[in-house]
Amino acid sequence: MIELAGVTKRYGEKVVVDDLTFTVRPGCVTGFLGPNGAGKSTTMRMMLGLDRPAAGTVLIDGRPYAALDEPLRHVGALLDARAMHEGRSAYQNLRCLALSNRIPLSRVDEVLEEVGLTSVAKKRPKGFSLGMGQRLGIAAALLGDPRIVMLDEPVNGLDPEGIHWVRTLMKDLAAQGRTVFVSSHLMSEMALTADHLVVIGRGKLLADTGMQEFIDRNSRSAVRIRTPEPEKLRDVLTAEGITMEERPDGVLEVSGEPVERLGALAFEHRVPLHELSPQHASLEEAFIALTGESAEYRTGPLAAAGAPEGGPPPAVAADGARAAAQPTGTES
Ligand SMILES: Nc1ncnc2c1ncn2[C@@H]1O[C@H](COP(=O)(O)OP(=O)(O)OP(=O)(O)O)[C@@H](O)[C@H]1O
Repeated sequence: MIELAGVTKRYGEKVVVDDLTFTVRPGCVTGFLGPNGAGKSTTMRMMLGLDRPAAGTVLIDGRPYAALDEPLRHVGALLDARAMHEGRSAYQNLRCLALSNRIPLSRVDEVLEEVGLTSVAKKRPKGFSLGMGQRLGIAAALLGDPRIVMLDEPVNGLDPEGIHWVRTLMKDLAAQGRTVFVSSHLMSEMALTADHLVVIGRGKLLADTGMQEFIDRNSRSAVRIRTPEPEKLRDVLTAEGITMEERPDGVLEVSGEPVERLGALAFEHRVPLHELSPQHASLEEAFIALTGESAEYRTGPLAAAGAPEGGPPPAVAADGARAAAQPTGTES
């Protein structure tokens, strides 16, 4: 378990992590999200004792990182895959880590095998591709068989097989009861991997909540309806006080009404339907809605005008402005 209480970090005048309080629990994958410059890496560095908070505390299984004996046995982390010794082979890099943490050397071969680098174990990481470097960094994180695994952008540079492998690895580690804390900008990947989300913007906590709850809270739900008798259906729905949008292709879109009610009304009034489908918002859509206000580095109007994966931007932006005002969700 990782516990942060009131953690704050300043660089000069700038507050880059602002009074963060949250707990990362074992047994699930917790995704750590935030726009560029939100303070994710700084937070992870403070968790690992690499940066000192100006205020607040970070506890790893109840103790500060600095107080852990043989810390790699408690927490394994991938922060910067390039942080390997360039003059040593992959094997030697891991061997040094193992020796300094009294980890049996047999683990070096095991983790090299696990990440698929056995055949290049004698090569120096200098010649590695981005993805191979990531794999070596993950091997280092797993070396001490830690109860807590912390990965900053682990799928960066990995090929599809590698991405699938990391996803499966994180889920397996969580299923074994370990604490898995992972940051990524790849929303589709995060949606497939994480059970719980911690979202920050400009160093502040914006959400600490389950994945589905996060999406539900930060996006609008809509139902798409196609009928050969749109006017009749429009009259039926209007009489019930239900508003809808009509798309140029004749599709009706209704927000905020359960699909069951809409289906029942169509049935009751004998309106034939060719389609009645709930539209599920994506994590990306919900993320942009929540963090839009707090993104430090924003794109220009052209990119900002496009809604991800088909959702209309105005409604999402309105929800986001409301949601961004206060953290959503509670710790489970
Ligand atoms: N050593 C440092 N000195 C001064 N400012 C720093 C330092 N490290 C980070 N910062 C600043 O702190 C803020 C948070 O940076 P951080 O790298 O933690 O963000 P992040 O959420 O990990 O961003 P990204 O998603 O782009 O990796 C940024 O404004 C960054 O410029």
